Amino acid sequence: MVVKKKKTLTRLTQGRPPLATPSRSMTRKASRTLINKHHQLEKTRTRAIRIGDKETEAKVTAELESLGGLDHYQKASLQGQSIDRGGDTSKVLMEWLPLEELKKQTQPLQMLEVGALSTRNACSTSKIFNVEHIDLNSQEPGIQQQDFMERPLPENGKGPFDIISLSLVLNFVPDALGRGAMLLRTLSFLRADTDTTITTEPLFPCLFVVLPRSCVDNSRYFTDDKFDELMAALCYTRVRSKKTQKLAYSLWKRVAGVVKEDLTFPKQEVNPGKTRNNFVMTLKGSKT
Ligand SMILES: C[S@@+](CC[C@H](N)C(=O)[O-])C[C@H]1O[C@@H](n2cnc3c(N)ncnc32)[C@H](O)[C@@H]1O
Repeated sequence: MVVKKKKTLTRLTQGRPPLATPSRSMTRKASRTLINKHHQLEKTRTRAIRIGDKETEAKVTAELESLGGLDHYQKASLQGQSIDRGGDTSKVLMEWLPLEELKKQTQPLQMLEVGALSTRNACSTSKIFNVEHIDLNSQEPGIQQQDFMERPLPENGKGPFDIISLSLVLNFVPDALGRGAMLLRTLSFLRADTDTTITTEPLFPCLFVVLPRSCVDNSRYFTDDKFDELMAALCYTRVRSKKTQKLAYSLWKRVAGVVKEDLTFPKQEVNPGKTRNNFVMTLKGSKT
């Protein structure tokens, strides 16, 4: 019998068990392609459901499943968020807030993060906020699996939150009315007192929104002005804004006022052009 000579290990990593080897992450291009494909299929499925086209609905549902469903989509989104790709959008919110003032608060501010993929982003680890994380499909024990649109409304109409985060969530919602309804629904969960003196500059209660920049800069139906108009109708005013190459960040303070019951915000072409997209958010009545 030939006895094999034992190889001398020259590097520390050679002696580590297989689990210590980092798994290859999805490339930037692969994760972007998967995210775009997922959005496109969700839109087709929503349209099929609306018109009662069962055949297309079943076909698209099967295709979404073959892509790995929501879970795989979230893993691709997490790749985009990873620190080495500079993707934690909550860092921008932290830059905007008067942190020194907020640190002096005796109680942490209450935050609801809708569409949370991780409990370790900049806001969650800042100790300034007490964050409740929710998502349609929880990726961690600290994230409650919940559809924001089904979340029970607070009793006596008083929301507990100082701030709600909708980072890259509205563009995930496949139809325009659904996006508008989501924005409208945030009002029910924010604190109703609009004149809080938490910070010298009144910022709370507020809503943090992140959208792909193309939603406001390259849509036939939606622009920053349209966004301001829609939010004003919902008693929100823009207090911060920032754009990067890919993303549009905004912070909206809830202001005093009553949202009209018959409020509508229709789809209107404002930027015709063949190369533009169809992103829009609309409203039809103000019942949540
Ligand atoms: C593109 S990921 C964004 C994740 C993260 N917020 C970020 O900024 O990278 C969108 C997430 O929103 C979640 N989502 C969409 N609609 C939702 C709803 N109605 N309720 C809760 N989560 C929702 C999806 O499940 C998905 O995980």
